Amino acid sequence: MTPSLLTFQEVRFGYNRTEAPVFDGLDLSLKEGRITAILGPNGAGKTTLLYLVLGWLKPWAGKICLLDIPIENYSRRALGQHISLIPQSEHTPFEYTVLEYVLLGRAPYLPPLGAPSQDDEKIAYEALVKMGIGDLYDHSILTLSGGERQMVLAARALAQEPKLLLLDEPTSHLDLSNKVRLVHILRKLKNSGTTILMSTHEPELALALSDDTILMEKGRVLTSGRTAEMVTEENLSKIYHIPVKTVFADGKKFIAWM
Ligand SMILES: Nc1ncnc2c1ncn2[C@@H]1O[C@H](COP(=O)(O)OP(=O)(O)OP(=O)(O)O)[C@@H](O)[C@H]1O
Repeated sequence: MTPSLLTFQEVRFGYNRTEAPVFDGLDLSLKEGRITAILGPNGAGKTTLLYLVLGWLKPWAGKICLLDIPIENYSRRALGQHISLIPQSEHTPFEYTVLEYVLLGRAPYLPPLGAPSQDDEKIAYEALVKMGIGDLYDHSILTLSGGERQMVLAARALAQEPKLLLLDEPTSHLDLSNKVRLVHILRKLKNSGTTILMSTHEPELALALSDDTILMEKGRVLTSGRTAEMVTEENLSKIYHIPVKTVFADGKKFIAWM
């Protein structure tokens, strides 16, 4: 049996103690070396879940373990060597060059107050090339388009060389060719052993990429399992409260919603 890389046990979390929690006893288990998609409507708790994994938010109760060790037992640096995030977007107050920004992904590997080595620079530059934006390396991060910025955020996460890669709506700013590029890169990463957890509003992306899918609504897991069995007309219609159809072409399943 594939071991679990990440587990949530009875996790309770909310932003405000005077209001109902977002999660009230959430259980999850993420298999090592697989790609898992989280699908769910706006406000379902997808981003909150990712922030809990990163240790940016602390559960009120319950346990989140990485490799069977509670994540609060990891130092920031150790957690940074295990987990990285491609966020939807990020506020960047300083005028970093693209390469400097991607080099931030190497921070968990640097000695205290140490500068990046030539190897770190090579890894960062290669991550940019992998994302197809090597030519932007000396541009200011502040001058990039939304999609270019999202590719830089992806490059930074790749430079971090994580065991677990988290993605929060990774394709929200990407054109079709960059979407396909990202899908290819994620498949390669999976084949080299990286475990991937991504939140997405695109059931098509889950179908194209993920082995497993978790369907969430209002902080609860409605159902989870193999993507082909989860991304169905019935389940999608249930979570999005609209009629959704699936159609088959070239032996593949596609989503139709009008
Ligand atoms: N900083 C915050 N303070 C208070 N409540 C918050 C905060 N962030 C999120 N929430 C609430 O927590 C719930 C889950 O939000 P979350 O952002 O995790 O959902 P999501 O599934 O990622 O949504 P979306 O698809 O719209 O990005 C929502 O009800 C939201 O209003």
